[in-house]
Amino acid sequence: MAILEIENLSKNYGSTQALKGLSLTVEAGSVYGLLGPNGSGKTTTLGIALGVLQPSGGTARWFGGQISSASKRRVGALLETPNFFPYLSARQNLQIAADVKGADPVTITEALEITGLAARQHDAFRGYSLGMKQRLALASTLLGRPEVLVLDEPTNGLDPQGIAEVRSLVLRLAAEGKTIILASHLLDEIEKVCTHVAVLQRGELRAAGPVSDILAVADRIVLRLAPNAAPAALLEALGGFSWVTDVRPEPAGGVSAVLGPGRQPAELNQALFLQGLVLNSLEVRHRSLETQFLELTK
Ligand SMILES: Nc1ncnc2c1ncn2[C@@H]1O[C@H](COP(=O)(O)OP(=O)(O)OP(=O)(O)O)[C@@H](O)[C@H]1O
Repeated sequence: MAILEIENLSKNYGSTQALKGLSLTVEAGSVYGLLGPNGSGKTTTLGIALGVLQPSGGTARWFGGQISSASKRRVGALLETPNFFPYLSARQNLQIAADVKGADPVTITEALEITGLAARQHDAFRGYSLGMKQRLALASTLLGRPEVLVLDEPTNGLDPQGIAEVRSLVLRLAAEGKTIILASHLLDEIEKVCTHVAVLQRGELRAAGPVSDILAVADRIVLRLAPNAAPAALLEALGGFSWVTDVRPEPAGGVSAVLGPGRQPAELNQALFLQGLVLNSLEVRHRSLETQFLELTK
């Protein structure tokens, strides 16, 4: 079932085209990442989807219908850090938020439990760590038990401990069956928590699909023969293996290639040895996700 369908969305701020015909679909049960550098249009997309911003063109449909007060109740959102009262406790702050939203007060206890704040619920907000503060912000999005959570850069400004807390909370919420839409400029974050990703650049979609497809990492194997051996024989042998692709000479000498799915460097080493080619070195060069991302957005 489609939770959110964005079709041909555009947004202009004066002469700035923040979105240029963006389309994407978020399916139920996914953790959908919007990945893109600063200014690529992530916040604008989420703002329009949440009905906070008006699009210049295109549509955003929730649960197969227009944005309505009923659809809004099914979506919990964290676009910017909420203002909590420093001298009030977590529970008191959530009580105020629940009143404003008209959310069932029993969901306050649930939100405190799942965010791991139950034990500290009566402590004043001002004494909380950064990670706890952000978990409380997430708890406030859970009031009223929404099916979907929309989170804009949920780990921004946190220390490593806080980042880890928030990421594991997102995973826990996803495991409970919530659909989560999360914007981030961090590839590593998307890779750690998302099932699907849309890569945005300057308001346009560069790629979209399951994280495992879009951010799949193919390692490159760099092979070097003994200094007196002829590289041509190595190139020829590699060209003969159907499971070895993208063979190319390396600038610093030797040859590199990519192995097919499930193939191991040891198999390549053995196959070459059987053809009388003895390697001086075999190095696995991990293609970083960062490189992959840069290639997608270059
Ligand atoms: N209120 C505004 N007025 C003018 N330009 C804006 C406004 N909001 C956003 N923009 C511009 O629209 C573009 C997209 O911004 P947006 O905030 O959606 O990107 P983003 O990917 O969320 O980036 P960031 O992570 O920096 O928030 C940028 O060029 C930005 O400068």
